[in-house]
Amino acid sequence: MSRYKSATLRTRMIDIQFKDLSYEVQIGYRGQKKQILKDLDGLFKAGELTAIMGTSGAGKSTLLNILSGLQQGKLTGKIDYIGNEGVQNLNRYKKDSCYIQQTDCLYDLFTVQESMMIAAYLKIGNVTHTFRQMLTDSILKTLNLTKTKDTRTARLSGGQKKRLSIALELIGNPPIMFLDEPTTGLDSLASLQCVSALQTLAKTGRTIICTIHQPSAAIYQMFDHIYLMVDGQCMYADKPGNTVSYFAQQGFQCPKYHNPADYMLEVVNGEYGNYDTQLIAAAKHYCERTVTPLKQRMIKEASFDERNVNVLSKLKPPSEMMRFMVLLRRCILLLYRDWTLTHLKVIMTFFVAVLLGLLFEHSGDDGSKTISNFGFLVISVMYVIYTTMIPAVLKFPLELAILRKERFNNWYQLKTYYIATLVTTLPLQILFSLIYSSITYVLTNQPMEWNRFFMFLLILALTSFASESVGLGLGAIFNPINGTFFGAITVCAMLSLAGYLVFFNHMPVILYYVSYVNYFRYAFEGMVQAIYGFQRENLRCPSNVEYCHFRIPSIILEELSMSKPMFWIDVSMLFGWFVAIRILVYASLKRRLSKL
Ligand SMILES: Nc1ncnc2c1ncn2[C@@H]1O[C@H](COP(=O)(O)OP(=O)(O)OP(=O)(O)O)[C@@H](O)[C@H]1O
Repeated sequence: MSRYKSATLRTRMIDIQFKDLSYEVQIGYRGQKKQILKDLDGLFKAGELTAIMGTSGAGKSTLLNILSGLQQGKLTGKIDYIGNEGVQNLNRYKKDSCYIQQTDCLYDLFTVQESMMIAAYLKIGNVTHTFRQMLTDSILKTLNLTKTKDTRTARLSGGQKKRLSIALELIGNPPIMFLDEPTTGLDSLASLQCVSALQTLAKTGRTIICTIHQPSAAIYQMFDHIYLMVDGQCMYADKPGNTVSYFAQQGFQCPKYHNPADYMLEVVNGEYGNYDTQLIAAAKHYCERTVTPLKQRMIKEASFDERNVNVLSKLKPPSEMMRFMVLLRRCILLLYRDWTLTHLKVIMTFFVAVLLGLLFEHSGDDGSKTISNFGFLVISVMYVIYTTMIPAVLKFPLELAILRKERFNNWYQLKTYYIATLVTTLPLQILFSLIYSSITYVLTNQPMEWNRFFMFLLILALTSFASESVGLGLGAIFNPINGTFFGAITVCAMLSLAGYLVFFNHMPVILYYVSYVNYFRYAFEGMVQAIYGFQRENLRCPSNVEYCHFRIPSIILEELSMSKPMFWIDVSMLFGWFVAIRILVYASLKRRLSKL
């Protein structure tokens, strides 16, 4: 343990140097170009805690996003990532860094310890469970989170959540950490604790860069390097302790007892006149810092136990298969703990099934109630479609921020996450379909034949798979409000072309052919064929009814234009829809994640 504890205190050292860095964006399609970063020079050193400061809209986040590789586009200039092995390329270096967003993207239903262990299993492959526990304990201790180990993340304070976000990324021992406004939303004590934790981590050789708004005087002095920006240009780059004397040299005397950070921002905000051009020119020399060779800095720490560097440098990421197993467990645990997703839905499905069963009593075997039985089949299909599509629309928008963070920080590949969610949700859909089918099928007196029951169940389950896929697709493309709106419109449009409300033989020819691309059609047709197809015997006609027009199954099928035995084609079409939509969802999710 003690050996490991010291190991966490050391990492590889990488400097980031950029020269003449410019970045522009195009506003709208064929719109004007806007230059956001203008010929920036700078050097962010390993072992230092750097703060990028500036007025709102100065380009702080843009610079952070570009250096981290999160934002790409029309970029000119040079960015070098200089390690002991020499200058590295962006792809190699991206694996060595992590990005901590302003909002804390955590799963509310896990405790701190569980979140840490899941991250440890997703990031490290070649160590034992005990080693992972020691590692997470050591990180939690460094970030002063040991007391919150058994607390669910939803109940953590803002500062604790921020430190947990940092702790999760520390598991991979990244030499470079980017943080977007880590103190936003925190009170002064929590901000101080957060920056103090970052200071500790920087001392171990990491390059830590964060954007920050108006820090207090105490926090300002905790940084090793301040990089001040105004309108995409650098206006000051030096130690915080030199701020007052630097601005005094430029003719701006900071009043006594005034926070130098506030004074600096007042100057750049033009409160003492507009001297931007003069200050930017004067700062040019400071922004281009000289590189101290890393080896010289390493010698200062040579007394450190070199064996321990080896412990962490030998940590390897796990295989995608192992990550898949971890994600699968995480998805199952989330489903189990999310009361509304599973427990409530099981109870609701049970009650709805009993209600519909009682409402449509005997409609399955009574020739005088065949029209009611169509109603039962339509409601069954609609129930499954709505209860799977709408929750699915909300799934990705809610998880997108977490997914984006974990993907960008190399926790796993998108396909691994995608397959794990698919494998977890399908059995659940089968379970809901089974509960619904077994209750309603018996209560509505559908034909008591096992093969018909399984065909009924198969169609319902496939309909729920396809509907969930459509819902996920809408969620991957739109925000939750637009997604549910488009979901409702899609259901209405598909419902009118499904052959229930307007029979196929009553449809205009063009719309009849359009209905072939509608999976509701196959769901309804499959249900009707399962109940009335396959040479079913005539239905009974009660003695108190004079004439039952729809007691002969062949007449029913003919009236609905479903005489041809289409059941297995319906099954194949539903399955095809499910597969095709799933592939499209994957592609849209990938595209969405590639954008900021
Ligand atoms: N894709 C884009 N299209 C158009 N303008 C953009 C785009 N990205 C950034 N900008 C503009 O570039 C400027 C810098 O944005 P950035 O988010 O980097 O500023 P910031 O310093 O982080 O601001 P804040 O402190 O308010 O978050 C802003 O004026 C912003 O509107």
